Amino acid sequence: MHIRHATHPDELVKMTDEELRARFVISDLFVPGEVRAVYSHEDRMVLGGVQPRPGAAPLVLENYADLRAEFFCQRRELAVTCIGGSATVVVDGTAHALGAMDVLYVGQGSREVSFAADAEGTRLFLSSAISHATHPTKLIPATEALTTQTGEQFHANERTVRKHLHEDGAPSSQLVLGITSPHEGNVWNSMPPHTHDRRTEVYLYFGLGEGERLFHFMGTPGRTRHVVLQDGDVVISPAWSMHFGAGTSNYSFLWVMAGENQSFADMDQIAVPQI
Ligand SMILES: O=C(O)C(=O)C[C@H](O)C(=O)CO
Repeated sequence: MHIRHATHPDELVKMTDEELRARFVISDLFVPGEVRAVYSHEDRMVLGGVQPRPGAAPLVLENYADLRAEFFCQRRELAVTCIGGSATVVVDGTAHALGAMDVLYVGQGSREVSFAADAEGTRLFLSSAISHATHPTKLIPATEALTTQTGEQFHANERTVRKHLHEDGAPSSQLVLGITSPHEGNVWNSMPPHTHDRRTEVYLYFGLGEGERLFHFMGTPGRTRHVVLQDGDVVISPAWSMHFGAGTSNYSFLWVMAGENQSFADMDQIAVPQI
């Protein structure tokens, strides 16, 4: 498992583009027949990609040596999100069927987790945070996500926000997770930009066509940097960093947070002229 260290805001402006990507961007998470994972010291989140092959033996979630645990979820909770295709995820002998945009919350203490593809093009995203309490393993289908519309066409940021794991939904220790989809012809996400100093946030961009790119901005007001991302890329936003982006075509993104609280509304917005 690769390790990503935490970053002070002053470091951001001094980084080369390569250093910026090495610190914050995770590419190549989705490889056919593999489970790949990265450990971030930002709120100790583990982020992973699983691309099982239909008809092949299920892929098993490893107990990574870096965790120094008896099994992956010994001190962790896990969210498995299907971002394409369909899958069967087995947790301690119980099978859960996931379709596109469904999320399976796996509670701390779960010992065995495996992933099988039920269709071509199945991709599962893993996000995990430290948990000191056991909450029930639960499937949250896309149809049961708390869904709201936000933004406006005039600002090219009209979008649907689906919240799967949130303060008023199925309990989790830290994880807050959802999927946002800008409407066709709208490009900007997460406008107006914001920070939430109590939580790290990770975005996984998907549904971007080949040859399209996503310009993701980060940093503090007046000191921004950007990274150019493609389909399947993940970007880590430390608690101090703004996080917003624009695509060259339609896309969706999964957002997942962990940290001090689970209050989605606990954010400090930054007016566009202050960026
Ligand atoms: O487009 C949006 O707005 C979002 O989806 C915002 C994310 O949920 C987020 O960044 C929450 O902090």
